[in-house]
Amino acid sequence: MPNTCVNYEKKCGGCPLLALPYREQLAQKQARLQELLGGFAPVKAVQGMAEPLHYRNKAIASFATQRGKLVCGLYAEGTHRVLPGADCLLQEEILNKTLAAVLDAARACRWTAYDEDRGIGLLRHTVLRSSCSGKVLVTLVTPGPDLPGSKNFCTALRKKAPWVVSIVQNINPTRSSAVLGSREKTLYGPGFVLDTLCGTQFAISSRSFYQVNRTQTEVLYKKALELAKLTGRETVIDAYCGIGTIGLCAAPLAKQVIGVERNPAAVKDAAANARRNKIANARFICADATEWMAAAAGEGLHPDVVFLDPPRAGSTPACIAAVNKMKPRRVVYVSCDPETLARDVAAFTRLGWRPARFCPVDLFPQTRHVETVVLLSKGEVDSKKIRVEFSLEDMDMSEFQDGATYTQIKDYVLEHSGLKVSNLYISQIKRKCGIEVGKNYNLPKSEDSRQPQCPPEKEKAIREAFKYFGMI
Ligand SMILES: C[S@@+](CC[C@H](N)C(=O)[O-])C[C@H]1O[C@@H](n2cnc3c(N)ncnc32)[C@H](O)[C@@H]1O
Repeated sequence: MPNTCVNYEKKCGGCPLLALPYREQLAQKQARLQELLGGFAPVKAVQGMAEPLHYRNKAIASFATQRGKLVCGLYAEGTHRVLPGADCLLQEEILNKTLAAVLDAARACRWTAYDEDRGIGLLRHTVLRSSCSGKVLVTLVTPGPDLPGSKNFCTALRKKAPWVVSIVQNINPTRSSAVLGSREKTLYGPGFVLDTLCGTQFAISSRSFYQVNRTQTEVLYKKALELAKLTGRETVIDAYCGIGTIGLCAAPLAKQVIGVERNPAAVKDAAANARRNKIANARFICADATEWMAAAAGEGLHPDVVFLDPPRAGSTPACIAAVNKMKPRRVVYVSCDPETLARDVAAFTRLGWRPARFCPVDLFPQTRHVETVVLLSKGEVDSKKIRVEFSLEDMDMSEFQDGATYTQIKDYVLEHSGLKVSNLYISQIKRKCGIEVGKNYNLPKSEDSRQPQCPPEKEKAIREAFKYFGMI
């Protein structure tokens, strides 16, 4: 099917690859990923979409007056010139229909477009978000709080588009190119739309980050969760968590989840989403990810898994250093920019982390963007490169079974009781509990040599750690 789009011909700039067959788009993305990331680890084939059009669940359109009439549409690339129309090939059809209905209802109210140069007029932009069940949230952006006739607008819009479940007025008086301001008034409905991802329900409000391609986001999150290998015992950090999507999908598989996000509206949504899904083991913190991670690492927090899903600019060296200090078993990095991913993976490798294969998912067909998820861990070395001679009798093989490593047990004991325990004490208590330990591991080398014995308070703390890790 040939891709035709008025906005494409008039150059809105939103779909620069539209003229290229989808197969070639994927090949182009693959080659770029290979070039940027292939030096670190293998890059899997980009997972594409079966139907790579009309996938966007978010639309942003701007208002203008052209030939004396109110119009609405996308900006021509790099300009503030509105291309009137509601037939974008990337947006879901329901959003295109809703845009046409918003324009009709606004015209019926005799509303005018805001004129940036003269600072007069009512409407700046409209932002639409759709859910998997075809419901839509409409946000009208105005320069000031006045919106005379807003009730009539809601009635007219709902009549033309009954799938609109909420209408919000966002007030943006600034002269910046940011679409949304910080103040909002709900004109109709709850002020959000409900969507479902990986079986978890999310309320999406106008200002929260939410992935624009639902189908592929599920593919991406399933991969991220698979790489995290959660067993129900882990403490998980979801850094740059948005409205908590990754963390809340992970929560049923983990002991506890801590989400960190700097957008207060998103944090509020994340907490509400946890309540909505009856998830009690997740909490969300409004903070800069780097600052919070550095402080938490300084306080001795040792999560088992860290999800990092930063914006395009990637993470920061200080955040990566904090993750390293936290010593998680796994870091699952989700990236929407291969260049900053390559930079951050290089920073991780300098600290001794190794990426497993990169798994790209095409969340943005018809554009040059691509999402990638990668697992980073320490100590998993290529077995072909090292030859080691050892006796199994001198090793504690339970390290390789389900349970926890000596380091994890030590960290747990220190965090929960403030006591420092040695490998020797841990192995002594393991033996007492009947947990298999290498036959000679940490035993005295001769019969008359004396070994210190684990004191009772340390034994108690170690036993608690065993319980926590499900070893007894
Ligand atoms: C790519 S989004 C990921 C959101 C979420 N994980 C998801 O999949 O929907 C990046 C998020 O990081 C947030 N963010 C950007 N810079 C941040 C910072 N310095 N500290 C904390 N959060 C930040 C943004 O507000 C946004 O919600």
